[in-house]
Amino acid sequence: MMKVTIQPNHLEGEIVIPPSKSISHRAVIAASMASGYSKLENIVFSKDIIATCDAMQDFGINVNTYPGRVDIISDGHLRAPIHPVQCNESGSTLRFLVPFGGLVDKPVVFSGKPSLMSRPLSPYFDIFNKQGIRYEYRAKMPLLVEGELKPGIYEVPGDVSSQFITGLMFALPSLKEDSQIVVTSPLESKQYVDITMDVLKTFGVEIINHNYEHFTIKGGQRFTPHNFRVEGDYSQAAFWIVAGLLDGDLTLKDLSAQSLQGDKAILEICKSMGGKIIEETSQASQASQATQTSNLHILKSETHGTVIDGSQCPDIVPVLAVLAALSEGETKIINASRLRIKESDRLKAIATELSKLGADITEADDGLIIQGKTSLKGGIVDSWNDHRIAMSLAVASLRCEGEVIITNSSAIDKSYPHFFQEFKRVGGIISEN
Ligand SMILES: O=C(O)C1=C[C@@H](OP(=O)(O)O)[C@@H](O)[C@H](O)C1
Ligand SMILES: C=C(OP(=O)(O)O)C(=O)O
Repeated sequence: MMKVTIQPNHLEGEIVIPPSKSISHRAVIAASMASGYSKLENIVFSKDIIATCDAMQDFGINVNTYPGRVDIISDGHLRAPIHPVQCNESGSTLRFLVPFGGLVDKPVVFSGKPSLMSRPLSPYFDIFNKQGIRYEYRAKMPLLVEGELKPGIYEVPGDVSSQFITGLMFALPSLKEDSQIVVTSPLESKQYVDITMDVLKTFGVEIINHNYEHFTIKGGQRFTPHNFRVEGDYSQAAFWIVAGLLDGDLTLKDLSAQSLQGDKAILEICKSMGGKIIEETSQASQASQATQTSNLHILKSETHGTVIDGSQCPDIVPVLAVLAALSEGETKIINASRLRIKESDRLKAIATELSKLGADITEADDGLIIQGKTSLKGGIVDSWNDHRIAMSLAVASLRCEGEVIITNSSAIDKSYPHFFQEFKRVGGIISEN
């Protein structure tokens, strides 16, 4: 596992934001379900996206990868994989594909790194128990699913992960009769469900949303192939936005101004903290649809503390904690308990590592309390093998007095393999060893 050493410095220049990982997973899966040829453009082959491409290949779909592009040729039918579907560390891959185990005629085994196979799956097990679907599972071990998914009412809690709802939304439209997903507690990460429905619509599948309390899914729907360009990722843009506010002058390109991504909230949160973000919107024709793209100019700013609700945008919380640690006054991050069930316990990880750098940050049950400082000391920190912790710590280094060494920094490969290259290109002083 690699480590990086970063010397504090000012960042300046242009960054083309990588494509949304969430939308890329969905586009690969939807195109795989469609009979015909789909061309997906603007794809970065992070480990998570590779896991989804390989998994669909295991389900018998012809997934051809080229630099920056995926071509999918499918007859719209899944076949039972002959060996375990390797989901690596990708929660999305595992949770989006488990219901497909109930669409094929043989048992399917899903495997992954122990850290993935210990993330919650119980909402699926409750469904399998009701539907008489056999499963075998022990924490950290592969999961076996055998049985037929039947149309009906699917009850799912709203506060474990929205990824269960997305997974069901991919599988249920192919069943013969109609189904309903009933959300049994207020839904968190709502906008991830919006982007699922949006991608499904693009690929010809309609789902009706009744106020995020239940969803109606007509059976017998067919996915239609589509050529699709993936828009920029606001969860990844968040690192550069905070970097720019701490010590930069950055221009970020390829973000959609009308994006449905929940992590677009980064803009309003940072502006409410006093961040100088200038949005320049222009019309662009992307593949078949005309969209508005934003260029964002991010300028070094004096920011102040606030209250941040993490329930709808969990992935940007770690980097917002970095901004808060370097903003005047107190910040409270609330409703963020699900950060504890991601690649690491992200509340504990970011609190522990930022404290090592000299931040004043304490963990609460469902959030963080942070007293801001003007600078941090620097030191040796660890990524907890979590990409968002590694990138957040790299951003924190910009306002440290001494160097920052991040161990297990190759965790970034999960979502943003060229993050450190980009960091260096805009002026970061990094050595890798
Ligand atoms: O559907 C998605 O693409 C995702 C949903 C979110 O998970 P939860 O719904 O578990 O919060 C998010 O944290 C994850 O990185 C990606
Ligand atoms: C939690 C994440 O992804 P996943 O759930 O797909 O592993 C993430 O990218 O931060």
